[in-house]
Amino acid sequence: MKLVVANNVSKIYSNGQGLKSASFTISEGEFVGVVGQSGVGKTTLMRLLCGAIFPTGGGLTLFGIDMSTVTRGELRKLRGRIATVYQNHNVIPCLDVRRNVILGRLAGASWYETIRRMAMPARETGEIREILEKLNIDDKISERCQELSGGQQQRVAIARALYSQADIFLADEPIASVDPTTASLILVNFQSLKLQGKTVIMNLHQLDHAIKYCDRILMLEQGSICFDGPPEKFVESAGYSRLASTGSKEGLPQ
Ligand SMILES: Nc1ncnc2c1ncn2[C@@H]1O[C@H](COP(=O)(O)OP(=O)(O)OP(=O)(O)O)[C@@H](O)[C@H]1O
Repeated sequence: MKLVVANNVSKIYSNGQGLKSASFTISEGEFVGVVGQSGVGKTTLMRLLCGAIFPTGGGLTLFGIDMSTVTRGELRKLRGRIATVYQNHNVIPCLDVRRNVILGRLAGASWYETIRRMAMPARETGEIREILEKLNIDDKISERCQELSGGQQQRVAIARALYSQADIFLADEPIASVDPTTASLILVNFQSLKLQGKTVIMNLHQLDHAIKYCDRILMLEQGSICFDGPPEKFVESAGYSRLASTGSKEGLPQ
């Protein structure tokens, strides 16, 4: 089933920058890595795909819903099916790790349900601890997020996404502030989502990780897609050579 259909979709900000034109489809169970130099429109694409912003041109359909005519109710349901990990983590500093993770299942929930779940987090501890163990951060379960490092907060944001029951997982540079071992741990966890039939779309600066973990690469250049295909074809492409020569080659075997 096609979950995302983009047809010359664009998002141009008032300063004339943004995403100029992208056409692609993404189906269930794909692990797509989005690569490209800084400022080419990767975050803009992620924000379009989670319904945080809307196209200024072209067509975008998410779960069969046309984003140019989406209603408020449809948008709320849609957001419950999409989990997002942003670059700036977006955890709630004054809440402990466990409650931040619970928020992953509260997209679109009523106030009553949110307060009830926040007041009784103990019921969900077992499942949450399992996820935190996979990310090697279970010892922080009762700590407030404001007491954690940037990399630890990033893992909490990832745990929150993993705890959700979403169908699409969007991650904007999820390994930006962690060490190489933790980066691999995080990417293996996203890979296991794919094995459960979930769809993962991830912005990555490190090409070596994109090639190793993703099964499809989308490369953006000057606001448009210049490559769409499997990693083995990507490494032979002109786009890869251009990007690798600008420094995103980090960690690639010599
Ligand atoms: N809210 C905004 N208002 C105006 N321009 C914006 C806005 N957000 C992004 N842009 C511009 O749109 C272009 C694409 O930005 P975007 O953040 O999508 O790039 P990116 O590929 O994610 O970059 P990076 O890899 O550095 O995160 C850039 O030129 C940026 O300056």
